[in-house]
Amino acid sequence: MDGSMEAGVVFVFTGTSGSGRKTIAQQISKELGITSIVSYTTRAPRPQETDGSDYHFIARSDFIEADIRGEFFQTAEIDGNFYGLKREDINAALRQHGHVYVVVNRYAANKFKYEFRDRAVRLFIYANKQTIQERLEARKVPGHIISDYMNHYIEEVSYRKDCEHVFENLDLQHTIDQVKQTILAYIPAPTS
Ligand SMILES: Nc1nc2c(ncn2[C@@H]2O[C@H](COP(=O)(O)OP(=O)(O)O)[C@@H](O)[C@H]2O)c(=O)[nH]1
Ligand SMILES: Nc1ncnc2c1ncn2[C@@H]1O[C@H](COP(=O)(O)OP(=O)(O)O)[C@@H](O)[C@H]1O
Repeated sequence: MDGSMEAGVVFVFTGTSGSGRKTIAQQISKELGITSIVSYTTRAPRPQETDGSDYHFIARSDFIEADIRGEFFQTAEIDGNFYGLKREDINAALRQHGHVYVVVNRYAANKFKYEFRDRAVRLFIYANKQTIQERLEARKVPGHIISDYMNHYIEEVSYRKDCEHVFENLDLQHTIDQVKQTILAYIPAPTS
């Protein structure tokens, strides 16, 4: 993919699963008018998740066929499920909306950095392992999802040293304010 063809910035939210990446990204993007690029996945939708908004939920065979056709910018297999963002979705979103964001793990984050260079900004969000576990338990997140997140914690947290910006998400509003200030340094504030 030729990232230089489009002019916008890709804000890459990455970090430890369950740390609040999606919550923070959604809130800020609403305020600043930044569009998300939605990943495709073969994992089953969870309660509260919406097709086309949280993910494009597709069959394994469809994912593999799209991959063979070369449609994916990057793919990853996580806990037996495939995840990927489509090249054309990225290009179209940059063309139509300027700045965009994604919420992905370190493999896709690396790929964005490699392809987009200065126009990919990695925002690493984390919280300590016990805090994540307690928050998710308090929200009645199913135990198998919490276990999956905990199992990935060590490998995920080590990626923070590679990212442009790192935030520990203690107080949610405080983190949102900090991330927002960081993003605004890359883009002018919306006028409307
Ligand atoms: N490499 C890569 N990672 C992705 C993509 N889409 C989502 N992810 C990340 O892969 C992990 C998937 O784990 P899952 O439990 O399904 O995450 P959740 O949807 O954030 O609860 C999360 O860290 C996602 O942010 C993608 O297209 N590529
Ligand atoms: N600072 C915080 N304090 C308490 N709960 C939080 C905080 N940040 C996020 N959460 C909650 O933690 C859960 C996981 O957040 P989410 O954005 O889905 O994480 P991620 O996208 O990193 O997996 C959500 O229920 C969210 O409301």
